[in-house]
Amino acid sequence: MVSYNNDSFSKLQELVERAGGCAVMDGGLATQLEFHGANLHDPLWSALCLISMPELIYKVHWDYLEAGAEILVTASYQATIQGFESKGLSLAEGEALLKKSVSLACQARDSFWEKYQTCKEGETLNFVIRAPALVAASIGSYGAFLADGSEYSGDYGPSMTLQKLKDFHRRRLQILANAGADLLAIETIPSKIEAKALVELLEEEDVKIPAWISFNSKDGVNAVSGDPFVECISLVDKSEKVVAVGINCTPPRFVDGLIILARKITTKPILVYPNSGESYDPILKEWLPSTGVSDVDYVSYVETWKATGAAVVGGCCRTTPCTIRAIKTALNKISCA
Ligand SMILES: C[S+](C)CC[C@H](N)C(=O)O
Ligand SMILES: N[C@@H](CCS)C(=O)O
Ligand SMILES: [Zn+2]
Repeated sequence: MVSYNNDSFSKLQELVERAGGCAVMDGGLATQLEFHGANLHDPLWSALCLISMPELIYKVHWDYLEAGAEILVTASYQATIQGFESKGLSLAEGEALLKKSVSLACQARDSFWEKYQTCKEGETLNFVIRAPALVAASIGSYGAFLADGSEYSGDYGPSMTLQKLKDFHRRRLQILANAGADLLAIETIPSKIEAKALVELLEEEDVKIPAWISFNSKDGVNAVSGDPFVECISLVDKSEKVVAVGINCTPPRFVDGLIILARKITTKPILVYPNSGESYDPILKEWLPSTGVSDVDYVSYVETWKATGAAVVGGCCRTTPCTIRAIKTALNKISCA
């Protein structure tokens, strides 16, 4: 594995600087797994592939690297020890699968760097790679584990407490923080209470790699739970362990307003990786057609997102390597203009 001598926060900053102020991350991992034939109609959703088809996860990471992604998010979004246990796997097996999610992304990143580091622009890829991509270990919300779509409401019932959320998240966070990733991608977080649980855990567990925390919204003002977005950002901004904040799995039309709100609160880098704007049906485990935006429309937002203050742009659910390729091209055009 490639070893690095600078810390991950500098690596994120350097990545953004090298990219001219706005770097590119990957797109929907689960979406591309499905494109390659994976069936994710299961409570483990994309994490099922860690058990049944890990080589497909490697392939999807590779697809996104070829599309221009400079940050890869691992397949651990819905991978939890509790979820693996409900499939009959042991604690040790569950922990090994979490580590595997990171090693698959690291292996793809390292092989890609080895293959293309000396490649000139236009030779094979239409961009130059100046450094290996970063690997961000995904930590999805409690709602992702519930597999009922409640990451889009944050409604975990009246008996949910801060302590229960911390108990739920603790072990996976420990494992992923020590698995060789550059960053933790704490993503699709619906509420303040869940963000607070995770921020407290980062401190209590003395996590040594930096984290980003990313919220989702369905109205452009609040996180999906109804907690004001600015309060969510303000909460995570105070943590030194949180080196960037994000907006993800949110319809593109809300993103520029959310960047403006975040910018008023934080000087940390802002990542934006919206979904296609479609709605998810958690019973069918499918996306409802025809409410999303095309890649062309999605990319028309990129210039505004960069101008408004996004340091990293990518995609979440229902975005593909085509989306990421188009974002990369759009950002190159802006910096050459
Ligand atoms: C981000 S959602 C599309 C992930 C899948 C959801 N947690 C489910 O299991 O239905
Ligand atoms: N990171 C996950 C989705 C989060 S909503 C994925 O790309 O499949
Ligand atoms: Zn998503």
